[in-house]
Amino acid sequence: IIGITVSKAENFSQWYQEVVLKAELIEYYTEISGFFVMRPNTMYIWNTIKKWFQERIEAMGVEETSFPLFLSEKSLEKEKSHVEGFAPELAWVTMAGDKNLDTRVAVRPTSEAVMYPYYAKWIRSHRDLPFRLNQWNSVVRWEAKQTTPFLRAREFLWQEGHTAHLTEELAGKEVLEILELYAGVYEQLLAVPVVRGRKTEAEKFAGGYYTTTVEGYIPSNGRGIQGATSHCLGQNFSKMFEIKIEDPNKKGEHLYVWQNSWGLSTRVIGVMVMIHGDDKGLVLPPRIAKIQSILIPVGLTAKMTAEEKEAHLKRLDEILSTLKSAGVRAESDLRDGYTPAWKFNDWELKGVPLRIEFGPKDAAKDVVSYARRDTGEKGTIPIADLTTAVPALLETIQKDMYDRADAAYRAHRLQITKWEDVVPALDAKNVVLIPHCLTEPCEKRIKELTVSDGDQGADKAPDGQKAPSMGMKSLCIPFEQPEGLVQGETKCLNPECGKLAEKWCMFGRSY
Ligand SMILES: O=C(C[C@H]1NCCC[C@H]1O)Cn1cnc2c(c1=O)CCCC2
Ligand SMILES: [Mg+2]
Repeated sequence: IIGITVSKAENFSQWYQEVVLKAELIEYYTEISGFFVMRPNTMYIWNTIKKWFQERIEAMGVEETSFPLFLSEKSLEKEKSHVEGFAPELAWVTMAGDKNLDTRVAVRPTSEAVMYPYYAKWIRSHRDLPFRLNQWNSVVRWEAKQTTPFLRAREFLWQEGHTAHLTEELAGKEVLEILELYAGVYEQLLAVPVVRGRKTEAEKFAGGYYTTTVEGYIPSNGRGIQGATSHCLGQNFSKMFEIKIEDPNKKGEHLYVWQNSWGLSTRVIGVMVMIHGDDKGLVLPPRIAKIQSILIPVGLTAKMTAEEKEAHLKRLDEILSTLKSAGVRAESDLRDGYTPAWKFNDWELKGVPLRIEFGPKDAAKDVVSYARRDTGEKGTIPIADLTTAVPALLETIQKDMYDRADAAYRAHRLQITKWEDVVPALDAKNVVLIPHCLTEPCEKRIKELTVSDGDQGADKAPDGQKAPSMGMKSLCIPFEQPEGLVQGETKCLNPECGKLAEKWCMFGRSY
């Protein structure tokens, strides 16, 4: 079978692996585990995201840079305060050729320690602010956990933005501007809804001041997933790396700059695959599909004369040109030796949003027949209307894909006010919004209290038993707070906590 051999509902993780392989997004790099080859179908999506994001950060005044791949043990020392938690994930180079290096160097897992010594050198005056650099590169984190394509890899592509500002307010404004661009990548390009919010102290980037995030939801297993993060670093790193300026308002005094850092990675592609894919394979949102519409000749039977067949294919080629001139990314599949049915399966597997069939019956009526990949809906379009109807249909598909995912997320984001309702909600593949005190020890306890073996979203172990699922983590404190929490009165939902609730906080089992 060239298709997917398991059902998404039955065996989600196996389904996912087959889709990314058979849709030719990924190849497993079998030489070293945890690494993957990203193929042209993936790079088209990544480059579409990159163009969209790059254009917008350039408009904000962000410039591009490219820093070295390696960082020294010395510069890592400066980040010691929070890096020890990450130390196990660092990959080191200790030799060149057959000679040991005098000191070992680490492959960047992120580039703060690489870049900030130079920020200290380049940023001297308030006239150098705001200072904004971004780089598109790959980083290495030697994950100990099970890796999976796009979602958790030992090397991934991302962009990392690193900026410096005169005040906390100016930094904070940019944090939210970037977060909104991240939401745009998900909602406008990938048709994936996200919740915008702030990470709790327990879940934020430990080296930062605060972290804002866009949080996704995977209906198949009810898991939350962190989509991208935009951090305000406060003055933590500028104090570590001595990035300071003459205080413009106080002669002779100096002022540590206020910094942000923000990152979005190829994980976004995995989220899109998991949310939109089905048992036939990948389902691509049209805006990021390399091929938006595939034209397939049908009904070319042996009864047709060579001339008739030639004339028919000529008309099909005209239809193709019409679509291309209307800005549609269209191709035709004229491969000999494959039946239309075989071709239909192949392009459905690869997620092409719109199939257009053209046979003698269609030609006789001056129409084409179409089939939507997302809903399977079929219909006909007069050839005369193609230049307007096909682009419009592709936009409808994009919007419908987003709307369906948004409805699923909203239906599984439950506001809970009774503790005993939490675990059943999680087991039914929901994320929850609960009144919470936002303290770290309480979060830790909640994670312990919400482990259960009734989780419908848990992967079935090989023996078919349900793996005992994890407890719930905080995902974010949504900027959009529901009603019903009375400051100074509403209690934290954790029955063992007893503190007052500060905010509604979204929790869920997560990646
Ligand atoms: O990378 C960041 C912060 C920041 N880095 C730049 C892009 C935005 C944001 O991700 C946090 N972080 C996560 N993971 C790791 C590190 C780390 O600093 C350092 C060691 C290896 C693992
Ligand atoms: Mg990590």
